[in-house]
Amino acid sequence: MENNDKQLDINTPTDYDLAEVPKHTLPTLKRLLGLLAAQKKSLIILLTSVLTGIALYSATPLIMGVAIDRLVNHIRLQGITGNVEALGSILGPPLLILLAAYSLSSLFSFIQEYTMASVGETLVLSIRKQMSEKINKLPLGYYDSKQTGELLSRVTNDLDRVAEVLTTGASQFINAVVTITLSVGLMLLLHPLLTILILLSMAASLWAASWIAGKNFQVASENQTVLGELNGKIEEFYSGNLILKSFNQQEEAARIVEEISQRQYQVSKKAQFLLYAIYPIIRFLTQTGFVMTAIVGGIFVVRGTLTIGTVQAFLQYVNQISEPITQSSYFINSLQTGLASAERVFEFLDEKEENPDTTDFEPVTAPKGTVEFQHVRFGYHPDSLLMKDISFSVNANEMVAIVGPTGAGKTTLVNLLMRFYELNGGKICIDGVDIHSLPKKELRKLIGIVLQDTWLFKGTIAQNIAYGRMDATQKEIVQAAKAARCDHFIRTLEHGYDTILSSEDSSISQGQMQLLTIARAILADPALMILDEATSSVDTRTETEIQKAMSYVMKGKTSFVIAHRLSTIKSADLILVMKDGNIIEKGTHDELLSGDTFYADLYNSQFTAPSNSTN
Ligand SMILES: Nc1ncnc2c1ncn2[C@@H]1O[C@H](COP(=O)(O)OP(=O)(O)OP(=O)(O)O)[C@@H](O)[C@H]1O
Repeated sequence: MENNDKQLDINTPTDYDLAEVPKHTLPTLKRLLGLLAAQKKSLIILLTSVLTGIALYSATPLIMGVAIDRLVNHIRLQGITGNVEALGSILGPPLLILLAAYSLSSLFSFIQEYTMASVGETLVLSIRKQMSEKINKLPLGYYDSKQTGELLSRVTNDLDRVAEVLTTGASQFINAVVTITLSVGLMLLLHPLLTILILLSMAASLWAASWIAGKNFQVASENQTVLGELNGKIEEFYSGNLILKSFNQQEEAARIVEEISQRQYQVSKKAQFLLYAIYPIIRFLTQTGFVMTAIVGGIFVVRGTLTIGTVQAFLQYVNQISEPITQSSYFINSLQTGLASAERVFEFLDEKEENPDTTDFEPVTAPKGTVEFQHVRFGYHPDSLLMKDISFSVNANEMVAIVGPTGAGKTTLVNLLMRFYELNGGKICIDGVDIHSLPKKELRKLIGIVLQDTWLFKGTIAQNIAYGRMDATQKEIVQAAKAARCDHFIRTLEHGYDTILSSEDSSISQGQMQLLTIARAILADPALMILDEATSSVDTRTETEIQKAMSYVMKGKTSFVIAHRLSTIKSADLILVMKDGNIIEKGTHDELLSGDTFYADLYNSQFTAPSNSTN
């Protein structure tokens, strides 16, 4: 199984290629907004609650200003009288209005937070759904060239960042923009000159924010890329832990993880600094604006061109917009982190998919199981063909053995029959039907597969056996297990068929796992079977059990056996001898042994050399 060779690639990691770091924020932002636009109803509620809530909040300094001016006028006309009742009639009405405005504004703010969280999470849910569907649509070749951890990093870390920016950041940002717009509008009405002073300090803040944001996008992209690399390596070392230990590579693995972690630490430190550096800068600029307003406002009051209430309202507005300016600057900055992640997510969603399945097809209702390879050409990379012209035919219920040295193309041949990869030429027919005219789901229903690399998912033994036929009854599951000769060992387990297994389970042996997958194939009962013989990693007794179970599963079916021990395939109806991607000989065991063949050499070598495998 060459596909797994990349699993233990213990090389010193190369520096990640900065050319891979995404650089286009605008199209990503547009695409994200396009996805958001699908939630029109929620967006309208959001916008209405933001506008109403902030309009009410922005009116509060004015109301306060009115209250103060009423008080100042009262004092000016009547002097300080100590009459508290009069104070109630002066300050009561504006303060009641103020209380109502604050309460309603808080209520709308509550609605806004709730709607924003729902909009953000709904969007993330829809992207996650698209990503999960995408995983099933990508050709196998995509996974050959990618590390699982790197992929996981996109589905988890990157998507989480997008969610974070959308749910917390966007809400604050919308708030900030509306608050600033309304407050500035009101300030302009109150005193244009003073407002211009404030606007100048705002412009300086925005300039500083966009400068830092530009830097941050690049660093955030680098950060996510290195994080993906780190996840990839950790996943690789974790899944290859056993081999790593047997080759004493722990120290080397630790060194590699340390090296990438160091790079991640450096980039992440820079990213974090840039993300938060915005706060002190913006705060300084807005506070300078506040002090300037106080000084200039004071001068106007002394000259009699402004009332104290208006200056108070003004200062309150400056205060009111200073936090939103800081927040929106921070948001613009953290948006870069979100966009860098969104771009990695979109990059994954845009990967080329498998050719779509045909919907117009003749279902194979009663499959007989004849198979024909006609001038098949195939290469994992189209410019270097592995198979140049493969042709053979198999009658129904025949057993075909595929033999040959390692890397000869045995696995590739069955991968093509399963349509895991697309051909570069020729065709493969089952019962005379070109498999490319069938949807993959239909095709794979016809074929059962038992590999050496058994795959069990987290679930009970019974569920694992029923994987190929979810509607199977317990009785059928037990029957299949009996036929696969694993019922006995299952019953010796404390929880029997209800024992929970997982893909990485080491509580049952490799041979037992393979017997379970044979039971799975027996239960599914397809017309064709592909079997990868057990290697010498299982003991002789288990191996005999596996052989017997495999013979059972092949009965009355066309079967392809990737054979490692030539002694087990003597009875095969057809033996295909492969070398360098091509079939160099074919025939029965006796036919092939009678001549001066490569097969004869292989066969004889197995009985003279200590190794008893074809590869
Ligand atoms: N996913 C892949 N991408 C690129 N090349 C591949 C891939 N899988 C296999 N190959 C190459 O194709 C050739 C045939 O590999 P294949 O796995 O079919 O051989 P095999 O006969 O099954 O070997 P083994 O007995 O060792 O499993 C090898 O040269 C291998 O390097």
